[in-house]
Amino acid sequence: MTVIIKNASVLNGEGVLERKHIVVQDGVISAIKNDNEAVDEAGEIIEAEGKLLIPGLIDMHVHLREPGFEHKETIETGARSAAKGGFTTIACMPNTRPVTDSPEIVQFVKDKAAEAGLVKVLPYAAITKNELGRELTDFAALKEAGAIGFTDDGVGVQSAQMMKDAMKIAAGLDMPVIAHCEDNSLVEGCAVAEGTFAAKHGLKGIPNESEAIHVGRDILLAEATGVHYHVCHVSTEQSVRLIRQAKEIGIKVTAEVCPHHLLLSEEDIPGLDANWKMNPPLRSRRDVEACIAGLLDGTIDIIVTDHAPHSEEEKAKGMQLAPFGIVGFETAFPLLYTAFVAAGKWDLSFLVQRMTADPARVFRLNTGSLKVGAPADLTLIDLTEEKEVEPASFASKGRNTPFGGWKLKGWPVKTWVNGTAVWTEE
Ligand SMILES: NC(=O)N[C@@H](CC(=O)O)C(=O)O
Ligand SMILES: [Zn+2]
Ligand SMILES: [Zn+2]
Repeated sequence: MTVIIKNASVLNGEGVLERKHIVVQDGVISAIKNDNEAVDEAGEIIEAEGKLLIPGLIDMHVHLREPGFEHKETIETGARSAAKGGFTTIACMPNTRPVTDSPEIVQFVKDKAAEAGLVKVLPYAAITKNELGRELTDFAALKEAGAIGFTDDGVGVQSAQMMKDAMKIAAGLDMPVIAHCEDNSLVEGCAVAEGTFAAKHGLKGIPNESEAIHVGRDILLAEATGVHYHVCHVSTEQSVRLIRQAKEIGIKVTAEVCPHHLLLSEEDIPGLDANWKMNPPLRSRRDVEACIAGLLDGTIDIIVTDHAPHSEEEKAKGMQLAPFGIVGFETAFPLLYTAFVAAGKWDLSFLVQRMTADPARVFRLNTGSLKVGAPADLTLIDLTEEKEVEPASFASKGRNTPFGGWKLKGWPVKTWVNGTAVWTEE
């Protein structure tokens, strides 16, 4: 099976766009030719004139909800939403029901992903049984079953001793620990961050320290244990500062940030609408600027969506009672392209790297680059047509986004995984 993608715009090593023909054979990139070179191979021709071709996007933090919460999303609907958003590899969080805390559930996730046959789905397993923070899971057995790292995402591991024990075992297995950083004692009953919105509506606010206290604690534990420690959804200036300092002295810490924490602050929340409720919450403008600076200087390594679908009924419960989380797959690239690249603030290659090569480097994946011999995980993007975000037409079951109606450019039009098209925009 041969696919030839002709006249695509491809970023070269210097971040400059060049016209290339990409030949894909048996799921692998077999040749990258200059536009004046002849393509002798026979196969399916895709005319990509004027479109950007990049390595498939990688999202290392997503919630697919299956098993247990299929009314919010299934592995199949989540994988389709990812493909539509230009993602070819996604790593799913274990806060399902049952929690992914046994080899059987890891296997279940892998089987469902294979059945869907869309994007590559990499399962994380829980640090503690049922994510209750009381008893560690069997890391060796979970690794053996195919888990790629350990995390209790959705909640913070409250006990420092438990986290240290987890890190020691993970380090011995050469596996990363991925942390949702949140001190429960500081956030009880809170739905939004401390700030002008909380004050205006008489709400108790989530303080920045609730995140940064765990970041600081865990950096010290990572130093003591030598584990690869990865910080989830960084959202505060203090967390960025702590991670920057830790990296400077050689501690093995990496970090991620979500598009909404780069684009929105608590001042932007229009009213008591739970589509603006997520964890961590939207913080101050100062925090947003610190996250952007952290991403630019490499303190924050990668961009993730934290795709967190919930049903409309659940989100209709209002700001105080609705669950935390927003969907992310189908808006991530166009949002960041429009707000940062088209606006002239970031190079296109910088955005693409933070969503492809950098996650591949941090998590040692064999994808994320456009080179001969690499798996043909590819995304074709239309950089010119402007379209509105329409939650009603998402492939995800989730419609919970604060970005509905935003006019964006940079929409993915076709996605291939191992050379097979898994999404084509009609
Ligand atoms: N981010 C969220 O607001 N929600 C996530 C949990 C999490 O990522 O902590 C979810 O599972 O819904
Ligand atoms: Zn989390
Ligand atoms: Zn999450």
